[in-house]
Amino acid sequence: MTRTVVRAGGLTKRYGTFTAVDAVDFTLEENRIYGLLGRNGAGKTTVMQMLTGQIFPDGGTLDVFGREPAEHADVLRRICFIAESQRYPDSFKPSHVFTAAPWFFEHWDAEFAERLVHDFRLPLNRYVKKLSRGQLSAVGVIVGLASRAPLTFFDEPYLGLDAVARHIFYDRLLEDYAEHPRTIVLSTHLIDEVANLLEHLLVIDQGRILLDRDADEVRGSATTVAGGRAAVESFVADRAVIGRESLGGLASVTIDERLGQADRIRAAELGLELAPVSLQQLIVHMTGTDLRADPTEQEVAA
Ligand SMILES: Nc1ncnc2c1ncn2[C@@H]1O[C@H](COP(=O)(O)OP(=O)(O)OP(=O)(O)O)[C@@H](O)[C@H]1O
Repeated sequence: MTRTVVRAGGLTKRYGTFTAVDAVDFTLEENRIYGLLGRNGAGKTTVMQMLTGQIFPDGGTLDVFGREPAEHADVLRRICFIAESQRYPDSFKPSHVFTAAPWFFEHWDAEFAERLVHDFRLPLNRYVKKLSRGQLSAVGVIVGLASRAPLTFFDEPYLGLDAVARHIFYDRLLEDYAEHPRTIVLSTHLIDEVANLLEHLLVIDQGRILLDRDADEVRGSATTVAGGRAAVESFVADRAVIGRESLGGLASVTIDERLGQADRIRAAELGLELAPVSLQQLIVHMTGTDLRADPTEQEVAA
């Protein structure tokens, strides 16, 4: 039987008159990998900060391992949170971080950490303030993985990590998760890169949950129909349209539907092209515009 690790009901966070997280309801089950996705400012970090007891909610109920997380050491002991710009004391070197880690994480695997240091080519004895942006991110990624915390959060952990290093992260995460299942929440803008890793998706926009669904159900659930405008419009009539583009007599319309054989035959008869929609494209459609903070980021990274 799957156990619920986190239960949030009407969870709310306000900053003055601004509501950053607006009465959200969701659960996180044990031993699953969640993608917490959404545009800049959607409320992802705020949700994770409440779940990890760093800030107090202003409303709703929150239950993490059976109780409210804030100020409960027995709950916090089981959580690892790797922030986007994780900070360490200036006097620390990575070796100090990894020496201190087992004080906080009872499942810390020093051997695994050592292997990851080697994989990421991380200099152990350089002061953290002298590390490159990517090397600093590698420190956080190593702590997050080797902690083997039952509830691990990675909040955009890859800042500055090159494509090779990011793939090492994804590979090690999957390998280790297979042997040591736990609940992992990954917040990222590089959705297509992690799409195959994610088992469940939570999409948040303007403080509200837009989608809370199994990733397999979502994958391939939308289709783009392209071709002559009149034919496209006739094909998509009465279907749930989530995106529409047109140029002259041509149109490309995205529908929230997995098409069956009869639909495919009809599309072929109308001379239409059908293309599956990637997870990233789907979420871009759902949340309005491109999720990438920097449009050049993926091309540079690729
Ligand atoms: N301490 C604060 N005071 C006021 N507003 C805040 C504070 N912290 C966050 N916010 C606001 O709450 C909203 C949600 O912020 P949050 O950091 O959770 O977004 P996010 O989804 O993690 O974004 P990103 O992808 O850019 O990291 C934003 O509009 C942000 O400006």
